[in-house]
Amino acid sequence: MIDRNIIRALVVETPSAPGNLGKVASAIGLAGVDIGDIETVQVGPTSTIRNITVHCDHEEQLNKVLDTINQLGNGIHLHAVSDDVLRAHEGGKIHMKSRLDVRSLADLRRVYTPGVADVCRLIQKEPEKARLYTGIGNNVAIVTDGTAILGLGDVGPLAGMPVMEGKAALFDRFVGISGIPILLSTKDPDAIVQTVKHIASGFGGILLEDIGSPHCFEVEERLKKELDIPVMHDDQHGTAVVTLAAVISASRHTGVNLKEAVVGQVGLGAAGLAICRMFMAYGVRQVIGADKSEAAKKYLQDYGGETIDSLEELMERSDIVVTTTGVPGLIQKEWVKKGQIILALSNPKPEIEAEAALEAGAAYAADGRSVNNVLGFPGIFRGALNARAKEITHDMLVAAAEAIADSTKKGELVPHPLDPRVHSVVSQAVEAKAKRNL
Ligand SMILES: NC(=O)C1=CN([C@@H]2O[C@H](COP(=O)(O)OP(=O)(O)OC[C@H]3O[C@@H](n4cnc5c(N)ncnc54)[C@H](O)[C@@H]3O)[C@@H](O)[C@H]2O)C=CC1
Ligand SMILES: CC(=O)C(=O)O
Ligand SMILES: [Mg+2]
Repeated sequence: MIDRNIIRALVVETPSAPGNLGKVASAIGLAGVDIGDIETVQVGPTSTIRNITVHCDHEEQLNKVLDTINQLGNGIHLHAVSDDVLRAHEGGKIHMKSRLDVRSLADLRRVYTPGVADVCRLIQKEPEKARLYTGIGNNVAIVTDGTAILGLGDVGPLAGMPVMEGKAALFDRFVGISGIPILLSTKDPDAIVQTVKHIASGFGGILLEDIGSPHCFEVEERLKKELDIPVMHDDQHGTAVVTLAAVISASRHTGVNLKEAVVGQVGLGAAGLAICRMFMAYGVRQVIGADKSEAAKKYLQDYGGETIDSLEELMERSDIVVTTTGVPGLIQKEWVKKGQIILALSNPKPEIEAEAALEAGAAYAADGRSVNNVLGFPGIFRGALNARAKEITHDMLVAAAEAIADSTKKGELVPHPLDPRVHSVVSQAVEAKAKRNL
């Protein structure tokens, strides 16, 4: 049985009388399935039709819900089941649009030839004018080689495209950046660096996404050195920023002193090692870490962390636990210590469900849906582009983390990603820090 998030829209007809929707909701709840949105499609004198979105862990659970609703009878009918997620992806999620209307011959001559030739000549003479007369300063390349797509592993760049389109959609929605997916059919660091360098002049920044470790470290380091536009590997630094924000919030709520806390990390890849470096630079003194790869453990030791093989022992010794392995259910509920802060960040499924960790006594627990780099990367790039920064520095990342923590409501670890304020607050903090560094 493969564990995954299955989201379906159920088209259900019920008699237009009180209590019938409740029967359907109870049937869904009794199968252990979550209800998402409920949309009323049609209200008639005798019956009402609704779209009910359900979130299941696996096919068997979905089938159980469908069977149970079918058996309710008394005028309750399940008419259709549709896969909303696949439907939302039909035709892709993004589309490049013209900012200018091209209707008349005059428009055509202004937007395209012959008018455009003058702009070309101007940019040839004064290349810095490209920022003014093209969209380059607002374009960010979202570059992947497909080697660490979410926690799915090396599924290749093509299969990673829905994630890259998703990042582009978030860039547009939250900060108005044009994110352009670039799929690389090579995993060779030299070829990745060369290709990105060859295309970089068309972009104001480069977001590296879902490039696996350890080659992601070399790729990012070299590109940062060799390009004079901001380059950031999201899974490293976007994640580290948001995780630091969550830990700052948790320590404010619980009184845990970060400098004295023991941080246990499971999974020392791109995300895990960047989180470790960010925490240590912020003053965390004790990081203990586990990974199935000896090379990954060696990195942690080089940073001054301690490696450990037993996950149970790591859980026993840690005040704060951060997991980034991509392995659902890796952490057992019995290992959770009372009062612990647990961030199980793997997508699409965490190492331990937040509800299970809280039931087992954790003071705070969250998964990768809420503690997610979507809270970081849009505002970080908006701020860096606004400031015309040539790089994204550690100070800019810390400013982003503190801005996120400061905009978190009491009792929560991070703000909601749909809170539009958070992206502008992050962008302002990053821009201000970048301008101070210029
Ligand atoms: N919530 C968020 O914002 C983010 C979450 N992530 C999630 O973190 C996970 C890892 O992503 P990356 O760091 O980019 O991948 P990665 O491939 O660079 O790192 C994964 C690490 O986990 C280790 N690992 C795998 N199975 C293990 C096990 N059973 N025990 C111990 N270690 C194990 C691997 O050896 C590797 O070092 C993914 O599921 C991804 O979705 C990544 C970035 C952002
Ligand atoms: C959120 C993200 O970037 C990841 O899971 O890889
Ligand atoms: Mg990612």
